[in-house]
Amino acid sequence: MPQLLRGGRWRAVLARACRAVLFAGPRGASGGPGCARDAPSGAGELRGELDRFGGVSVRLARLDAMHRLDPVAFQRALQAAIQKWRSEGRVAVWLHIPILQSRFIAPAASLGFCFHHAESDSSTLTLWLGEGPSRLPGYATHQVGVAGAVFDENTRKILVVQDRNKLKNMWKFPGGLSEPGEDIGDTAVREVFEETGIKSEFRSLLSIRQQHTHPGAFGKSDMYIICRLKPYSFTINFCQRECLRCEWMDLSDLVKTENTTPITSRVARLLLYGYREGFDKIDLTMEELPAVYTGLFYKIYHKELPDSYKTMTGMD
Ligand SMILES: NC(=O)C1=CN([C@@H]2O[C@H](COP(=O)(O)OP(=O)(O)OC[C@H]3O[C@@H](n4cnc5c(N)ncnc54)[C@H](O)[C@@H]3O)[C@@H](O)[C@H]2O)C=CC1
Ligand SMILES: [Mg+2]
Repeated sequence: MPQLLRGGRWRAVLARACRAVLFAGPRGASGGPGCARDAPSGAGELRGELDRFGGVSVRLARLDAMHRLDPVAFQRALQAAIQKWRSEGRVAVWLHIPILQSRFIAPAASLGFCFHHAESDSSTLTLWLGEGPSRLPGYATHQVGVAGAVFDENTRKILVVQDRNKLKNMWKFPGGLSEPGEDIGDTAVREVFEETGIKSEFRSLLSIRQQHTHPGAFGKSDMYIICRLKPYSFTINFCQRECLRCEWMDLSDLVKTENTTPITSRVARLLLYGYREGFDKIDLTMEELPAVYTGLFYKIYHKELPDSYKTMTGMD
């Protein structure tokens, strides 16, 4: 994140970096990606940084004056700053408040700010200043759960559990919630090991379920992804805290049983089809590719593409 610069120093930096964009008029901040991001903006104590969409970001943790301000003085300063940002044509304000400065949340809310999101140590509030309804993107909309369908092709057995703390005891695949920054396949392998003691490796992605207003996702949407895993250990040592039962079950028995969830039954049938006709019929395999803008890498999942198609240059 850019450092906040004060007084003449930031002017000098900006003049050097992107004079044409910043001083082109009130909406100059939208002139180019990254160009105006370092620019301070705001009145008095509440200096912020411009973003490439023409919004202002104020991080209270970086402002020395904050610990001297009481909520009433903060509200006055924020009101003055909003007036200035409006006159400059700013489209939005992002207010980042450390948890220990939460006394500033109510004054900001009384000026029209709403919660955008909260992390463990801070909250972020927004105020839309542009024309019409807010165009600010919302925060996270889904939680991601991942299960592992661990299938042993030699014995035709599949690993199933019954969860503790459920209203009905039904057979399902072991799995759980993905952690921040965790790859889907890694979640499946980790959760299978934590819940059953079975070691496995990722083979493919089999299905995605999307369900809205999910009670287990605090009313948000839920993505439940099932992966095909190959086991390389076979002795069950299941977690008593999370599971009631765990066993290797004949895949055809899982297909037939009524004591399972509809999604488990459907994926059991998919696995049986893949086992009989070839897993390439059901597998979405994973490959890592470079991201164009960030230089980072990502994982892409799709049906196998022949090498000749991966490298072809034109439509032959
Ligand atoms: N159709 C199916 O076969 C099922 C699919 N799912 C999907 O699996 C994913 C989540 O998997 P889970 O095994 O539930 O996650 P998980 O394996 O990460 O377990 C969640 C843990 O959090 C604990 N927990 C949850 N809420 C709690 C609370 N309010 N207070 C205290 N402890 C709490 C649970 O006891 C459990 O230990 C979701 O995507 C869900 O939709 C879950 C159950 C059945
Ligand atoms: Mg679980």
